[in-house]
Formats: sequence, structure tokens, C-alpha cells
Amino acid sequence: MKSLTELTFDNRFARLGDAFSTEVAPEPIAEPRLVVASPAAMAVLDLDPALAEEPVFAELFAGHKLWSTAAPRAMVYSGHQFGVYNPRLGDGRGLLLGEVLNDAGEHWDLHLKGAGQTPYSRMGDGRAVLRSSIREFLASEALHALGIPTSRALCVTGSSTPVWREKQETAAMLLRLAPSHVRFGHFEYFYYTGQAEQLKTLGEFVLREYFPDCLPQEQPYAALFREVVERNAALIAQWQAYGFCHGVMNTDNMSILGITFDYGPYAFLDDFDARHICNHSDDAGRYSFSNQVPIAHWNLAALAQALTPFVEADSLRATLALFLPLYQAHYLDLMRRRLGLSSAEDGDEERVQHLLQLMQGSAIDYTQFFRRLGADAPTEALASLREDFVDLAGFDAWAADYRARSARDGGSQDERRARMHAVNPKYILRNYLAQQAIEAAERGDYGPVRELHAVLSRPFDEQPGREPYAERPPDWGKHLAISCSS
Ligand SMILES: Nc1ncnc2c1ncn2[C@@H]1O[C@H](COP(=O)(O)OP(=O)(O)OP(=O)(O)O)[C@@H](O)[C@H]1O
Repeated sequence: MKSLTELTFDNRFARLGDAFSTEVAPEPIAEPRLVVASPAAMAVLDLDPALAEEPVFAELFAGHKLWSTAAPRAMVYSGHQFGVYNPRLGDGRGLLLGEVLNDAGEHWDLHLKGAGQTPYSRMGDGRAVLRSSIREFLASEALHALGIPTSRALCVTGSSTPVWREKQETAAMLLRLAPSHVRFGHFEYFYYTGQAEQLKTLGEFVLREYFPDCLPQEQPYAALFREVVERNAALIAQWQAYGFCHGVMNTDNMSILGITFDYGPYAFLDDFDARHICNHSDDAGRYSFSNQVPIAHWNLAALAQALTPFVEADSLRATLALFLPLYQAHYLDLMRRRLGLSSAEDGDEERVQHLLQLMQGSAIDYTQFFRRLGADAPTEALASLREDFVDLAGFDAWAADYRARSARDGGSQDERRARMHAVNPKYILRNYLAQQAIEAAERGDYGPVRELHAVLSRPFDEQPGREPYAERPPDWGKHLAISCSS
């Protein structure tokens, strides 16, 4: 375990120079206080969780102090937002503080979100409010605990600095960790500005530092694109299988590493609804739950365009065509596991689709359904779940088929329960739970956000006494409009 001063920085991205990022010092927020820290994320940096309670911790992550070997910089990038190219993005309120080299030899970007204005702030104030910082913190660590690739969150620091959104709020900072902050939008920026040399430098950097296995291949950039397609197919399959709606899948929010990135008006589904739109600015439903699959493909096509200087269009097109079948294979595999099936059979895809249609028609809680399906032997579990369905004939037909399918799959009920509980979480980050924790934090009570984070760090475990966290939302929490101004 290290002390805070012992972190070793090796700032590879900063060394790429001024074409890629601009040196900017963080602008501190007033009277910093620790809201919540993630012991699991601290372990990534080999830090003892107890350090979070030291005053210097909040000072560091509120911009008051900085390691002498850090190199805070705002990155430049662009990207497609809601399908339209925006040439002027970049870190408008976040700074890459530097890259920490941990004891395992891994590099981790330290990114301070809400660190003040930068050359890319446009009309913005460079700040992040407490509400959105808590939302990103909770989601990053909750997805990680579910086994979904994501950026991580070390801590949220609150302050007394006023910030104006729809109403007066207070500024906070989130310390985000990720092996890289390179987005699809980084490639698009250098491609669309015609900076061929810089595009090559970026590509070589990404290959060397993050995708070294692609380098020795005959066509390293073609191999890189294939890898990005594969990782995204696996990632989106996890989102769909676990009911995660990202809400703002712009290409500047797509990580080159294929990890979940930038948490805005996201939501986990409560009742299953393929049409769910969690972003209230998204009238057309471009980023609705079921659209995430074609949109990921669209975003990969946007990245492919920026790679045309390196790879033949035909090759890029052929790789892009792999996305959907790869996604479908991953998704079906995950859904089989969620249904407790350890083997594959023809007809499984239809079984899953039929179930989802029934769930949609009866507004069935997506998380509870699978947890309860695994809790008992199929006959008993199905009998208790049946009560919630409106289309009883439809459910009975599905259930009879599922019972027979489970019997063919074999294994004891104990094995089945253990297998299913290991993939079907009891606890997910429901929007209403986040909202309750945020409202308490805004009153200065950080207990609820810390407790919720602790619950979500063990989503698959039974946690006696914490059952209320697994409940469906109360009426007020069913259709929360999460503000997009963050
Ligand atoms: N309050 C703000 N001040 C300045 N720039 C902002 C502000 N809020 C958002 N931006 C900028 O607007 C663009 C789109 O914002 P978006 O919400 O996707 O990113 P973000 O959440 O700020 O950051 P990240 O993508 O790093 O998580 C980005 O360039 C972002 O830096």
C-alpha cells in the first residue's frame, strides 16, 4: 500500500505534445469535502482506503494540490453528436492529470472532471454539479461490480462553490480512472481537420500503448479496428443483457478501449421496455434501449471513416459487418446464462425474444425476474412469477417450453441456483435509489450515497438487512426525468 505522495506518474499522452492537449491547471473548488470514495478503485492505485479520510485527499481531488510529477492537460477531440458532426469538442471541464503507473505495471489515467474552464469550454463554466458527479461515481463502480467494462471512479469531492444550472447547485469534482481517455472522437478530430501526421501519431500511440498485439500483424490498423469492433460487440451485449441504457452514445463518448464511458442521463431498466428512452433531450429516441445495437454499429462506421487513411474501405466494411453477428453471439450466450442454461440449443434465441415480449407486455421488473427465476427449482419459480404476467396463456406456453428446456440442460437445483445467482444481480443502480442518495448528499448527508455504493459493490450477494435496495421503484421513482445539464 502506498501513501498519496508515493504515486508514480508516467505521462505518455502528455508527451505527445500540444497538438493533442493543452496544459491547464485545475481551478479549485471551495471548502472541499469528501463525499464518497471507492475502496476498490483506490486498490487499483495501490492506495489504502483509509487515506480517503485524510484532508489532503479531498484537497488533491478538488484541485487545491497537485503532485509535482502530474501534468494536467485538456485533451482535444471532436465527434458526432446525435448523428451530426461537431468539430469543436475537447475536455471542456475535465483534465487529464496524468498517468499513474501502479505496482502491477499498469498505466491508469487520472481524469479530474469538473476542474474548471479550458480552451475547449466554449460557453460552459467548466464545472460539474454534485448531482451528476454522484451519478457517474455510482454507475462506474456499479457496472464494474457487474463485470461490465467501464471507466472507474475514485471519489467525488463536494464543495461550497455555487454553480447555476436550472437552479443554484454546488460544484463537485469526480476523479475518473481509465487505462485510456482516447475516444473515437480523437481520431475523428485529426481526420476531419486534415492533420494527417497527427492522425498517424495518434494511431501509432494507441497501437503501441493499448493494442500491442495488433502491432506485429500484417495490417496493424485493420487489426486494431477489428479489435475495437469485437470489444464493442461484447460491451453492448452486456449492456443489453443487463438492461443498461447509456443515453448519449455520441462518438465522443465511445472509448477506443471498448469500455463504458461518460455517464449522463443513463438508466438501468426497472420494468423491461425495449423502447425505453432515458435521455429526455432525445425526442426521436435515437439512443433508446433497443437502438443501442444499431447505434454502436453507426459509431463504429464513424470510426472506420477516420481510419480510411490507413485501411482499405473494403476491409473496414468487411470488419464492420462482423459487429452484428458477434454481438448476437455474445448476447445470446449471456441470456442463456441468465436463464440458467449451460448448453446451447436451437430455438434459444426465440425463447429469449418470446420472454422479452411477454415481460414488455406485462411491465415485469427485469432484474427481479431473473433473480427469482434462479431462486427456486423451475416449476416453483415459474409458478410464483406467473402471478405478475397479464398474458397468462402466453406465459404458460413459454414456461412449459422453458421447463422442458431446463430439464434437458440437466444439473441439480443447487448448481443451477449458484450459477444463476452468479450472473443475475439482486441489486442494480435504479434511478430512484441514486436520486434518494443525491438528495441526501445535497442536504449534506453523505451516508446514503456511501451505503448505496457499498450495496452495489456486491450486486450478486444476498445482503441481509439491505433487501429494500432490491425493490421496485415507488410510484414517484418510476419516471424520473434526469436533467441533462450536468
Ligand atoms: N459545464 C461545462 N463547461 C464546459 N464544457 C462543458 C461543460 N459541460 C459539458 N462540456 C463539454 O461539452 C462536451 C459534451 O459534454 P459531455 O457531457 O458529453 O461530456 P462530459 O460529461 O463533460 O465529459 P466526459 O465525456 O469527459 O465524461 C464536452 O466537450 C464537454 O467537455
